Amino acid sequence: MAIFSDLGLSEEQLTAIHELGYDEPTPIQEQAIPVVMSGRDVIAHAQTGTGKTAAFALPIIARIKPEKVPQALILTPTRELAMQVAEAFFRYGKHAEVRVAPVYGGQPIERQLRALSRGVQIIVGTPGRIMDHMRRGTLALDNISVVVLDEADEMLDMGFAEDIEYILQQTPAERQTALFSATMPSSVLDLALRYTRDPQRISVVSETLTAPRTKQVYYEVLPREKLDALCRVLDVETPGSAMIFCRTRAEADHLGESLQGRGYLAEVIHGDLSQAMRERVMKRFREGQAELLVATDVAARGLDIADVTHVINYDVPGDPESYVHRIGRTGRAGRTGLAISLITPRERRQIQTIERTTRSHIQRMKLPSLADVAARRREAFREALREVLAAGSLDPYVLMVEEMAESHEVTDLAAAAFKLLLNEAEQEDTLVSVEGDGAGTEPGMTRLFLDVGRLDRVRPADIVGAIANEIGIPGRQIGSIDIYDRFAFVEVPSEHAPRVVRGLGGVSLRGKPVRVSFAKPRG
Ligand SMILES: Nc1ncnc2c1ncn2[C@@H]1O[C@H](COP(=O)(O)OP(=O)(O)OP(=O)(O)O)[C@@H](O)[C@H]1O
Ligand SMILES: [Mg+2]
Repeated sequence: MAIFSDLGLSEEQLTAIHELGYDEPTPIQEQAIPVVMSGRDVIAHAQTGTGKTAAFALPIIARIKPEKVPQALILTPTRELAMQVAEAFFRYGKHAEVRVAPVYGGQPIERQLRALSRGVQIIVGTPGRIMDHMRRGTLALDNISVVVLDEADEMLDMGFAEDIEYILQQTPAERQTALFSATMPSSVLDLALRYTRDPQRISVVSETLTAPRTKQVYYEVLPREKLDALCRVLDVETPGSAMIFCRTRAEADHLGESLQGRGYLAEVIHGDLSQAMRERVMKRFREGQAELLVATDVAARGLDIADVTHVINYDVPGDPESYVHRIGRTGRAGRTGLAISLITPRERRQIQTIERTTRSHIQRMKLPSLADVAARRREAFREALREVLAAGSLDPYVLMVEEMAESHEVTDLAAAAFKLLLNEAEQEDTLVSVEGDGAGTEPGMTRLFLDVGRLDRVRPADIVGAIANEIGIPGRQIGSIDIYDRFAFVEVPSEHAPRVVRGLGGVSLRGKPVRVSFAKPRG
């Protein structure tokens, strides 16, 4: 087992590490710290959440010379990550007294100018703002001895490649270059080799590209059912802190509003927001004032937020790398996590591609029914009740109970109080999810699977009636109907199946509106 004191770090640094509660170096730290310390170029690759920041920050701090000139330059793809990495340098360099300045867009340039003019040794920033300062002559890179590209594959990809090239050209040719990421697709590796000299390749090999203690699941839903499906999953999972990723800024805004409208503590972050807003949102989420962070991929890379228990892909990411980084926001530093993807039936192929590339298994799950949601709420209610009982101070209420117990049974009283508090009225509507499985059906018929929720009162005749009268499929064309508990199987002519599926959303069963949760009719 490796220990930090074997890695050539200073006493001050070992103290800082100890204070942070790090017992031993992670594998990437063990391998990369000596190499970065030696001054050799590095291309390093290790899973999300395994401490890559310290793997480059500690040896860089150890090598900083006393002169107050920029000696190390760390480039990150987003402002939030620049801030976070700058803070990490502060923490790891706490007792070494190195001077670090974050330099990123959106922040008043004057503040950064003041920081730079006071003399800094380590600059952490986004390429755009770094270039601004270079052009203004407020940031000279001629004493830079090491450049780190955090999230290197992203930085060398289309969006940033030109800027990186420009910045690197302004640094001394004999500088050290270190590239770190959890992903390094071969297309980018070629480019990486162009910017490094005889680099040491470090790859902490593991079975999967994704964090090992993050369980991965997916639900198949229709696009228009996504919001309901998401809410149902959230209600069953009750995450304390979750990140929900969307493809576009507009989608993130829209979803954020919908979730807020339904009473969730949700915040939104994406690149269209003002910098002040971005910082406020991140602060609220980091401090736990917001439970859900709805985000675009701007928040997918590098962010280290303690206790994110769930990552939800509201849209399947375009490429496997993006998936790896998104779900890497949970299950960090040895913790467990759950990654949930909502996919439409046409996106099944994308899930398979992701599974193949990341060498991990993504398990298909059945969407929780309203009954599951209700059961979860009741469980949470019981827990809360036990806490109240344990906390005591119930005297005024005991008096109330005693008074009412003169005319009612105590059990009835408690039951009535539960009913009032659980307020389950809205849970009473019927959920119908539809799935054509085709198995065991007559030729030309599609079997639909309905989850009629808690409505054990529903009879075959109700279903025939609804389909015949409200959707207009003649009753005689409807095949067999079987009801088991809260599930029903209904056979309809395949040609009408899509219409029935669509139509079920508008019908009522026993006077209760039906909500269709997902549909997959065959044929
Ligand atoms: N040796 C260590 N022991 C315990 N915890 C550590 C150690 N090194 C780092 N950590 C913690 O692990 C967490 C993840 O670290 P970091 O953000 O550097 O991961 P990363 O590998 O850069 O992940 P990503 O690929 O997502 O950017 C941080 O909260 C950090 O404080
Ligand atoms: Mg990182």
